[in-house]
Amino acid sequence: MGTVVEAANKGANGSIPQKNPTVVFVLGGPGSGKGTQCANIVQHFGYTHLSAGDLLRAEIKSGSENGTMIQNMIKEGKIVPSEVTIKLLQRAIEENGNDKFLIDGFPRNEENRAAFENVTGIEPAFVLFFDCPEEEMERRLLSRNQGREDDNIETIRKRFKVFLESSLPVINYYDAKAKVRKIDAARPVEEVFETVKAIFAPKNEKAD
Ligand SMILES: Nc1ncnc2c1ncn2[C@@H]1O[C@H](COP(=O)(O)OP(=O)(O)OP(=O)(O)O)[C@@H](O)[C@H]1O
Ligand SMILES: Nc1ccn([C@@H]2O[C@H](COP(=O)(O)O)[C@@H](O)[C@H]2O)c(=O)n1
Ligand SMILES: [Mg+2]
Repeated sequence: MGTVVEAANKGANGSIPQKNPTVVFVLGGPGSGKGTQCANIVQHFGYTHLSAGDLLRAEIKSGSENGTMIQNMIKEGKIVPSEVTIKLLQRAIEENGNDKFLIDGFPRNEENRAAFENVTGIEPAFVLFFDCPEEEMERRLLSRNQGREDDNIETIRKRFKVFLESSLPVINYYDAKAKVRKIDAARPVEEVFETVKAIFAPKNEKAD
């Protein structure tokens, strides 16, 4: 039997997280500007940015036994099984000294959402939702030029479909819990960030 505090800190599967970090999920369609805005939030508010997509791409490069499976899923715009992505996120959180994280591009479907909650016991403080029309996201992705294997029109269309069918329901789930902060992401980067700032500021801003 553990103490009351230990019991309160236990995840649903009985694991005891090393710490109880503040987590903000950052969601939105492919190319809505999640990574761009996360970089700004890191600078201004001291969060650590964890992109699920970046962690999966790093796993491919590392030569992991899951590398080929992950690469094939990403090329098809499909969602990698939760256990793989959650392990990567958990490791990144545990290895980091910070206590506040932006988790970008996760949870991408109901399976991601429920598994993360069960395994880590972490509930997001809130969810940023970058809302952007498909035509604008398509324009941005086709001119991103970062050499991503999924930034081609065929895969982009598949990613849009997955977003509508699997990711939007997760946003609706959190909306029903009043946790979604919806942002018009079709505007220029600086204007979008003004809205983002108003959500995090003033009490969290780093003193210069
Ligand atoms: N508000 C904006 N206006 C115009 N271009 C933008 C805006 N925000 C981001 N971009 C550009 O659009 C492209 C996609 O942005 P970003 O990589 O931040 O999107 P993302 O949501 O992380 O996409 P993905 O889901 O594919 O990882 C980048 O080239 C970025 O410079
Ligand atoms: N929770 C996630 C996040 C991402 N993926 C896969 O990675 C691709 C790229 O993700 P970005 O956020 O960097 O756009 C995505 O299309 C998925 O194939 C995932 O499986 N699960
Ligand atoms: Mg991104």
